[in-house]
Amino acid sequence: MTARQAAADILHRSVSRDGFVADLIDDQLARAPLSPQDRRFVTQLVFGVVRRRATLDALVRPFVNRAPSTVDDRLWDVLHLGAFQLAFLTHVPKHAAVNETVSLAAHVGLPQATGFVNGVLRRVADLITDAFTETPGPAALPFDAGAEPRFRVLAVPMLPDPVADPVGYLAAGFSWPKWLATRWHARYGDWEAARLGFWFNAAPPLWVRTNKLRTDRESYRLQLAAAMIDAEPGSHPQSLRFAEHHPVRDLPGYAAGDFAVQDHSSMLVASALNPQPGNRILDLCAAPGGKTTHLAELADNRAKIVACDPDARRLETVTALCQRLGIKGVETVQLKEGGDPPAGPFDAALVDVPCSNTGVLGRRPEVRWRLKPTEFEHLIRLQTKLLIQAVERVKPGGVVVYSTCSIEPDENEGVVAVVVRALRGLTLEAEHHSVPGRPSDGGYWARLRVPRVAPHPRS
Ligand SMILES: C[S@@+](CC[C@H](N)C(=O)[O-])C[C@H]1O[C@@H](n2cnc3c(N)ncnc32)[C@H](O)[C@@H]1O
Repeated sequence: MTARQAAADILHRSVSRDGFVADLIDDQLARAPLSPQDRRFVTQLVFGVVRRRATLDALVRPFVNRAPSTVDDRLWDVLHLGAFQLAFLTHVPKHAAVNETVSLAAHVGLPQATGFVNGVLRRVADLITDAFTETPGPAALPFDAGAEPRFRVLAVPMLPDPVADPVGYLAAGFSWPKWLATRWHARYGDWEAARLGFWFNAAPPLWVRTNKLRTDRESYRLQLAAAMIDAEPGSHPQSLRFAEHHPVRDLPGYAAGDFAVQDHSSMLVASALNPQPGNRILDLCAAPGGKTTHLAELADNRAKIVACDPDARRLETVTALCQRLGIKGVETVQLKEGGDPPAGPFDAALVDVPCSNTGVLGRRPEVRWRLKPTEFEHLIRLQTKLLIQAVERVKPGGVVVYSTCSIEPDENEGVVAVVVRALRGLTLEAEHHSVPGRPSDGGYWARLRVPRVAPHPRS
């Protein structure tokens, strides 16, 4: 199997499956014997096509001279794969991008479409020039952020005019659904929205949290340096940011539990809770355990943590992660549909709620297409309920940290404000917004103090 064939198969499966694209890639790569270079290429192709789908459509569709509904889904995947290589991968020569992709028509079971794919991709190839500009425009394709934003010059305009139709340009150029482009353009304006667009279309950096129980950041960094791997410390004292991507399991110290993969913004959350040895802590939305294990590390492995989640399979990952990192004192509890979380009382609680994931669109490329604006109402209701449940289970004077990986105010400070208004004496002690790209994913946390007298609803 070639890298392009593997990518076409993963794209096909991603349409019919609910899981994360990253998991589908892992699954496929575990079955296909590909070289490390080809594995990187598969990942680049799949993530790129899913992220840039709307942009690729803008380049391809004008050259498809049949009703779009008559084109098989697998052929759209092939056309997107070809257009992605032509427009966004400067290391793939144009002739290879066209010829190798054309041969995928047979792989997806449609050899009769070879001529059609060839015809469309040749037209797309003619559009793509080798020139770049720093100015957006209808013939300027957002390419990468680099030191300065770069736009690839197209031979003819294919995108909406960013002056006359800024939302249309953001949606087509940065590949967002129209509703999200409308929402973010209104909130952030042209330039900040474009900055987010570049950030969410690039491969996010790999961050790890060094495991305080096993090593310290400097020793682990030296271990990496000895293996010729470059990583820089971030502002969180356990954080390291890798200069390049690496298969995580091949990194030094993986089996020994020297680190956990965790984005920098996520590391801030358990630290905001400041767990102490001897604390009994409720982790209400715990799986896959990134923050549970961090809480345990920060409490010197001497906290009792009740890690709850309704998802049994993801809870197994909590247990496995605890084992690898040498974490003790974590009890996992599967929450039943409609059932109550453990009663407590707890010294502290973490509520890392299910959310829209709009702060992590780069890492979760499928989210931008799956998320619908109608889902916010349900999410916010669930987030509010979970935060109240957590507060009710914490002792007077205890602390609750609420967090999301969303950048939508109504899922963040909006939920917190509603709960603070509803529960007498509950106070907001501190909050933090992680801005995407500065330096990592987007997200939010708030630390709330439960009053010394147990809170009661206001009315
Ligand atoms: C953002 S993830 C948690 C990530 C985790 N804290 C970490 O750091 O690895 C949200 C979790 O909430 C869980 N969840 C969904 N519905 C829930 C509910 N009603 N009560 C508690 N957890 C829920 C999901 O299964 C998911 O694992």
